[in-house]
Amino acid sequence: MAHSSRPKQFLEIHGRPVIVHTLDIFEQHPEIDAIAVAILPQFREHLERLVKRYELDKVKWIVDGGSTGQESRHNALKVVAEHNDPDSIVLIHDGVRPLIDADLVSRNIASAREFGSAVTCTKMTETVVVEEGEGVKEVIPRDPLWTAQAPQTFPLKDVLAGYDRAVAEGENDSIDTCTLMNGFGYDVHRVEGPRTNIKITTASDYYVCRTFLTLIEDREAFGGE
Ligand SMILES: C[C@](O)(CO)[C@H](O)COP(=O)(O)O
Repeated sequence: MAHSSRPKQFLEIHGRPVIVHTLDIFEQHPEIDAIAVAILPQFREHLERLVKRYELDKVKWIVDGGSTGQESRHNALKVVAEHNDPDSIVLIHDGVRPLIDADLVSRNIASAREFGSAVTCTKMTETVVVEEGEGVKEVIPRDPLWTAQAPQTFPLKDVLAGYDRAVAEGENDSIDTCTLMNGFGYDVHRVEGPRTNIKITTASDYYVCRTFLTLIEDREAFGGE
């Protein structure tokens, strides 16, 4: 795992790749009509096989990822915009966050309808420090701090305009949609997400995700008890 050459979204948990766990939450959600996935071209065929095998019928578009996350999201948004009403609500998620749940999807959509946006956040529970060499230059007051995760949700026309504007202004590597839209002064509304909505970045994230998925699947097997 520590030196895995497989992209993390294809690691398996309970016999299913992480990305399938993630996509299945959207597939099963009654308010989701269609899904676009951005993926590096060398993994396209593999993903196509998974989509077929796991009957992820809402996956309508598989688009080429770009050289940055911003480019990948932009490529997907452009394809989505070719086929959907500009007022549609778009949730932008990470393939490596398989512990998303239906409630979080619903609350993102409701917030985007009511406030024009939704960024999933959790309250910071650790002290954040700014480095200086091997020391600490500054301690950031923790009280107003949150971390932003995904989904990050906007009306299609607004978020596409934001990504187009970023490119026009020479920005190609904005870390996420929250950063990009906030940078343009767009009002970004927080939706508090569960702490379990982990992004699989490190080996320990993978083990924690696997443990949570075991708990969830065991509970489902016992009818939710
Ligand atoms: C959106 C995000 O999950 C916020 O933490 C993150 O920016 C995803 O992008 P990354 O490439 O994994 O940093």
